[in-house]
Amino acid sequence: MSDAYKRVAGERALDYVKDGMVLGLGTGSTVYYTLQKLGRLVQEGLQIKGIPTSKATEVMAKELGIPLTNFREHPVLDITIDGADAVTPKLELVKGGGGALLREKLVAGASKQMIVIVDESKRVDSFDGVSIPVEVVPFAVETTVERIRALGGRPTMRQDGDELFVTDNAHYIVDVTFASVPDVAALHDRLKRLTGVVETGLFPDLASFVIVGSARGVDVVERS
Ligand SMILES: O=C(CO)[C@H](O)[C@H](O)COP(=O)(O)O
Repeated sequence: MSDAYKRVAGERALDYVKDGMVLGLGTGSTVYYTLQKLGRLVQEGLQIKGIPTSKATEVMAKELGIPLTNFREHPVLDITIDGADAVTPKLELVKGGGGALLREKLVAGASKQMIVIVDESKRVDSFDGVSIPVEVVPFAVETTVERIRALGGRPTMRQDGDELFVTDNAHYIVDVTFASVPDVAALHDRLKRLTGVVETGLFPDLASFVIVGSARGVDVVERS
């Protein structure tokens, strides 16, 4: 059922897309539906260019005939459309379930708008106990993990079968839960100050609005 909710949210985001736009193309199973529809719209004549947030999205976009560009040609994007793992009423996000958080944050941060597409299961009141992906350099990863633990987190190295998961940027992901997250931006800052941390999956202030798919159809949620 939640796939139907992902589809309705993922497709609705394209209502905001116009000819000539440069789009950030997110990563994940909700964005999948955006890309499928975007591919059809491009075949019908829509003129856009996309910057993918992961190798997986790049492959899919190419298969669908979606024209791609890069930051050198387009340092400012019009809209990024991307999913999320958790969304609070203040539109703070946890991202990185697919391991693409670093490129996702770079692309969203360079965009005039970030449209987030989720099914209703992603709505949470807070990030207390929510798994937060943190991208770390492999060198001295044991030390970085201990420093994350010293901040009060419960870290787990993300696996890919029997191996450690490796991101598109050749880093590892540590998934961390904190019993209490009273201040999302402050937690991001504390994690980011650790030398081995490249980026966190906390996006405190990048979402412009969120499209939520549910049995009711779609709700467009603004920051409250
Ligand atoms: O951040 C992400 C990938 O790094 C995804 O946007 C997030 O994990 C949501 O994915 P899905 O739409 O498959 O639930």
